[in-house]
Amino acid sequence: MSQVKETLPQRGKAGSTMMDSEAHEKRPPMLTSSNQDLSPHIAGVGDMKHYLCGYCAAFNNVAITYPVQKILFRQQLYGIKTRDAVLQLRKDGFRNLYRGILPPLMQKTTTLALMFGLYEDLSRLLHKHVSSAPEFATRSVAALLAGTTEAILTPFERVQTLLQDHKHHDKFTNTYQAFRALRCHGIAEYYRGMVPILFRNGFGNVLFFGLRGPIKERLPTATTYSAHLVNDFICGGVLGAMLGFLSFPINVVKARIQSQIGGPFQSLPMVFKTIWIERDRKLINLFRGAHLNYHRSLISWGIINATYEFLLKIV
Ligand SMILES: NC(=O)c1ccc[n+]([C@@H]2O[C@H](COP(=O)([O-])OP(=O)(O)OC[C@H]3O[C@@H](n4cnc5c(N)ncnc54)[C@H](O)[C@@H]3O)[C@@H](O)[C@H]2O)c1
Repeated sequence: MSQVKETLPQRGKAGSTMMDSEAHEKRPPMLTSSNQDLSPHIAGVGDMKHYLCGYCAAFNNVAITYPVQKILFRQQLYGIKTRDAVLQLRKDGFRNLYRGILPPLMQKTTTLALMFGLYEDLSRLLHKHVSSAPEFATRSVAALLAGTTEAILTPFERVQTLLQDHKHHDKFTNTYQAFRALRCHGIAEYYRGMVPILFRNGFGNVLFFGLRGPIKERLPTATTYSAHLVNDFICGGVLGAMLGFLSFPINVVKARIQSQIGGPFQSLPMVFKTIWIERDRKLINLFRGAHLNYHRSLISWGIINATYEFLLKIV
C-alpha cells in the first residue's frame, strides 16, 4: 500500500512569540491605522475557533484521565499512599469510579475554552490598545486575566471535590443533589476555595503560554501533522508536569478547603499551616500524590495541547 506522505506547507521555525501556535500563520495580517502590517497572530478579535478547540481538547482530556485524577485526589485529601487510594476506590465499587465526572466535564471544557479563547482575544486587544507595552507583558496580563475569568466556574470544581470525597457519599448521590445541598449555606459556599484557584490559574497560565513557544522551538522541526502532534504533546506534557508539580501544594489546600460544607471560611495560609502540622511538617507528606499528579498532568496537558493545536489546523 503506497505510503501517502502527509506534509504540511513548509513553515519557518515556530515563531518566537509566547503563543506560537502554527495556526496563527494562516491568519491574514490586519492593517492598523499606521498601515503597518501587524504580525498575523493579532488579526480578528472574537475568532471563536480557539474557544471551540479548547473545549474539545478539555473534553478529550477529562474523558481519558478522570480515574487517575480521582486516585490522586484521595491522596491529596487524606495524605495516603497510591496503593491505599486505589484500594479505597476499589472498595467504592466500579459504579462509583466515574462518580463526580460531570462537574469537571462541564467545568474543564468551559474553563479551557475560556483559557485559550480569552488568551487569544485579550492578547490581541491589549496589543492593539497598549501597543507601546512589550508583547511579553501584554501576553502575560492576558494569560492572568484568562485564568482569573476561569475562576468564575469554581462552583463546579467545588462540587466535584464533594462528590469525589467518600466522606460525603451518604449526603448526595449526584451533581444536582450536591449543588442543592450547598444552597442553604448561601452563594459564598459555592465559591469556597476560590482564592487558591485564582493563584493556581494565573500562575499556570502565565508560565504555560510564556514557555510554550520557547520549548517548541527547541524540539526537532516538524514537517508533518504527526510530527507536529508529537511535538505539541511533548511541549504540553513537559509544561503540565512541571506546573502540576509546582501547584500541587495549592491544590492540597484547595481540596481541604472545598471538602468542608458550611462553617467559617479559613484563609489559605491558615489551612496550609493546619495541614503542615497534621503532616508532621514533612514535605514528603505534603506532596503525597504529587508523583501521580505529575504523570496525570503530563498526560493531560500533552493531550490538551496536542488536541488544541491539531484542531486549530483543521478547523
Ligand atoms: N497545570 C498546568 O499544567 C496548567 C497549564 C496551563 C494553565 N493552567 C491553569 O491552571 C488551571 C488548572 O489546571 P489543571 O486542571 O491542570 O490543574 P490541576 O491539575 O491542578 O486540576 C485542577 C482541578 O481540575 C480538576 N481536574 C483536572 N484534571 C482533571 C481530570 N483529568 N479529570 C477530572 N478532574 C480534573 C480537579 O478538580 C483538579 O483539582 C487551568 O484551568 C489553567 O487556568 C494549568
